[in-house]
Amino acid sequence: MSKTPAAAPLLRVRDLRRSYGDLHVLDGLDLDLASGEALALIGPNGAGKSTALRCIAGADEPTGGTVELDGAPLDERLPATRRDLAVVMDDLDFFPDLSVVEHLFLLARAHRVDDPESVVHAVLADVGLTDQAAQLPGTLSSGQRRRLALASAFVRPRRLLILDEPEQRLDAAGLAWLAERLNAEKADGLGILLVSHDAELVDAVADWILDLGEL
Ligand SMILES: Nc1ncnc2c1ncn2[C@@H]1O[C@H](COP(=O)(O)OP(=O)(O)OP(=O)(O)O)[C@@H](O)[C@H]1O
Repeated sequence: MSKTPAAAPLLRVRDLRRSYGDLHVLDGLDLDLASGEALALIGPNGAGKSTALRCIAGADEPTGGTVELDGAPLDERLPATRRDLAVVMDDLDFFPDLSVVEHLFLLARAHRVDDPESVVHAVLADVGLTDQAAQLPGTLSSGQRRRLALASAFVRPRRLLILDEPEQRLDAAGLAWLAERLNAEKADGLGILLVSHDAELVDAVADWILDLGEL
């Protein structure tokens, strides 16, 4: 279970294990991801892709193994981890009484972004939500909520982007935009760990592919 790029890794995962009772979902996963690269985890339903992302992102407790970000344990309680790691998972949780633009300002300010005004408006335009800026999350379409979740990652500082099926509910134009945006993130030096069932997105973005169905 391994893949190893030449450059020093931004993210290093060793012998990651996660069991639910007798079900061994992850049985010793190793991976390295360098800055400026994208690694896609693929595989059939139930292969353990989301479990791997949750364990790596600190949203689930692995049964064993280590996860390091820049050589230090990845731990959301540490300011360095929270500064560097942006995660977009399956569950889209928003404050029901904060508008789209208010969500993004909240995140940008909490992460002490320089010039939040221009960053937030640039991201709003990039994800195609400028016209929905004043709407509450409950009034957005499902694809627009997905765009808001992605905007929430793009509005904050980040060196590692972890994305679980970011293509969900995006239309054709949204999918093309997502591939372009993720490649731009790589060009900016980000590492991207991606779970996706969209072969075109994986082809367009991933430098490395790890098939959990084959492990
Ligand atoms: N909290 C849990 N309790 C028990 N079993 C779980 C739990 N979370 C996940 N599983 C099981 O672990 C296995 C892997 O689930 P996971 O969500 O990681 O798969 P996946 O590869 O992301 O699948 P999909 O392509 O359907 O999203 C499944 O068999 C699932 O039922």
